Amino acid sequence: MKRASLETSFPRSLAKSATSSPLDWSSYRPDDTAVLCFLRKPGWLLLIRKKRGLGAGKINGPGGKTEPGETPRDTAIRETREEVGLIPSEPRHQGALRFAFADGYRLEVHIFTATSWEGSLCETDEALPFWCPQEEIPYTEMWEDDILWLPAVLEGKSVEGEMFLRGDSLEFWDLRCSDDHQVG
Ligand SMILES: COc1nc(N)nc2c1ncn2[C@H]1C[C@H](O)[C@@H](COP(=O)(O)OP(=O)(O)OP(=O)(O)O)O1
Repeated sequence: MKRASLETSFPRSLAKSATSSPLDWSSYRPDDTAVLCFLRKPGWLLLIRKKRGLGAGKINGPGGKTEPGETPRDTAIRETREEVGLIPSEPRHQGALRFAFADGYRLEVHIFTATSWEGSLCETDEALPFWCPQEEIPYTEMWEDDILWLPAVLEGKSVEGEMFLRGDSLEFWDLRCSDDHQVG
């Protein structure tokens, strides 16, 4: 797999934080697995204002935690349907991010995108969806890490990385991206 620094795909980002890692990532085991699924049409991205769960109040992509017996792709399809009423066709896996929070919680998040879907867009108890111009993504209202990796995903790259957050503040990150993507 051809790997590149995120710097080459998104000059504003830093692929690694200046701080050293507070964790030994080789022993990382997630408490939960979750997904994000970004639906795309030319020049536009479907985002949500999340109403509940981890990151309530923030803008994000549709997503949520994997249930027993589900693959991450199954979860991407189910959560997108539950949150915004759309059923993505053939979501594309574009990597996974390993988050560790200062309170000890560890969450691995698989990233998907999709360019076709069925169903009707609707607001739900979980999310207020809206189509956002791709050039106007409201990063200041999103998780702090998103500006580091979402641009690479939107360029079609696959991302992998480790991130440590204290509350909402990103304290450590190490991100890699590649031109090809894994099927997951
Ligand atoms: C820390 O950085 C994060 N960035 C982004 N963009 N998204 C994140 C980050 N940390 C978590 N997430 C996402 C991943 C998932 O989509 C949700 C977490 O799942 P949630 O709590 O919404 O899970 P559900 O199964 O929907 O909810 P319940 O457990 O309440 O049923 O956050």
